[in-house]
Amino acid sequence: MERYKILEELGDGTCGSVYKAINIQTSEIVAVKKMKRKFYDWDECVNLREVKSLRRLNHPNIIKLKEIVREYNELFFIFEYMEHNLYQLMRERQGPLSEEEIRGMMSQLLQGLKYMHRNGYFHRDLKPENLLVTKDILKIADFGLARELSSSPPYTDYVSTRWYRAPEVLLQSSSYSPAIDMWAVGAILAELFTFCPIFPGESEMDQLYKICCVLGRPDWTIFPEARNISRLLDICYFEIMPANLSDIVPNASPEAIDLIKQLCSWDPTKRPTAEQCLQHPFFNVGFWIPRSPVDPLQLTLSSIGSKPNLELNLWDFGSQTDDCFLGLSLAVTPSASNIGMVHKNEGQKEDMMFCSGFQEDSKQSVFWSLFPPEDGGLSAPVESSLSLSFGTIPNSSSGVSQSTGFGIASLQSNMLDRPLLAMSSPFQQSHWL
Ligand SMILES: Nc1ncnc2c1ncn2[C@@H]1O[C@H](COP(=O)(O)OP(=O)(O)OP(=O)(O)O)[C@@H](O)[C@H]1O
Repeated sequence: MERYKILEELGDGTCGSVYKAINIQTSEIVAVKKMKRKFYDWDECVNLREVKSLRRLNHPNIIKLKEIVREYNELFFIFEYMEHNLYQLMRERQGPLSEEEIRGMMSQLLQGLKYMHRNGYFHRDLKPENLLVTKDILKIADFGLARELSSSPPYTDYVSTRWYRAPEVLLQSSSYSPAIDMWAVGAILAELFTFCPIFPGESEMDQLYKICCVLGRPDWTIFPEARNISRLLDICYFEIMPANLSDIVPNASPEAIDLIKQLCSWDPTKRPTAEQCLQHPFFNVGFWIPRSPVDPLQLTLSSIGSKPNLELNLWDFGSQTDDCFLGLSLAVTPSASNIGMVHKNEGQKEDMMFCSGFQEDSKQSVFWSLFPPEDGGLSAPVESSLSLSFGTIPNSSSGVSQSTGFGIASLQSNMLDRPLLAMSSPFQQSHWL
């Protein structure tokens, strides 16, 4: 790691701290993610979800993992550097984004997702903080929760940010699909117009309530395998007057409203795929004049809300090493990434080498270059390091659970002044936390 000079901290997430750094040899600016847990051998490193998925995904709208370094049992991911995340961008903007700008970002997000889903992965934690932006380029980041589609359900080890969590996940459906990413895309699309999260739930139960307030009562039969269907049955629907989406997102065109409606469908099978979204009329409309432009001042003043808590339930833990780590790190090191913020390709050959001799030597510096030197990777040999390189990957296309388990909630105490939609929930938070 002596080849990199740390310049500043960019974020402190659940799994690692991210720093802006410069490669002293090439002067390239990179983002270094230092993992919080120790790694005592390479097997552990290469089995990480983030490594497994990012190694196989090479797309202009997916963040590039350039290199992996293990030094003194610490693991560093070297990523291409991006200037902002989408949350910061919304926070720092003086006025609303134009529909043209939103279209540009959404189209890139959908192209990245289309490629990811086609290649057999789903992200599972899409949120504005995980979408990185430099100028008008958007890339999907943070593959710590990514899953292979071929992996078999039940997917019970899921910890994601509540506001963007699909109903089938809130209801603990034993199996779910890439449609959970499409739900998050719908929620992010709405937020890009208003700079307010559309479903700002304060607990899992409140999250379902807030969804009902916008979408109305669901058809229970959509979730035959849901373990927590009682959460829906407990809601007093006569108190709910489903909202008109164009009142909630007043500055969106009818095409945008229609796309949000389709993406945020209760029924996962009714949500369009990323590929289908890109064919939606929203991406074919020209200039749109908002019906009632959003007043940025009003947005900023509307309210101060807390960031969604990462909730951790016993059922969130899986049997894999990294799952257990994720849980433990959440418990002892709550994410503080936003403190201070206001608001296979099949059959592909991989030339991976495992060097057992190095596994026990915690002092060795081992790096693993994922891209050839001409692609910004390493160009010079590094002393006392072992380089593990892969062949280039061609771009193939451009509350508590209802169980008796413990619920650890409110791990994040950081406050954002991210404006919230004013919807009151009849549920006492304390009842559910
Ligand atoms: N390549 C990058 N370029 C610039 N900033 C980045 C990059 N990668 C991550 N960041 C910043 O660091 C933050 C945390 O990164 P990341 O989400 O990968 O960490 P994490 O530990 O998995 O976080 P989380 O708690 O969200 O799961 C991001 O929200 C972003 O602001």
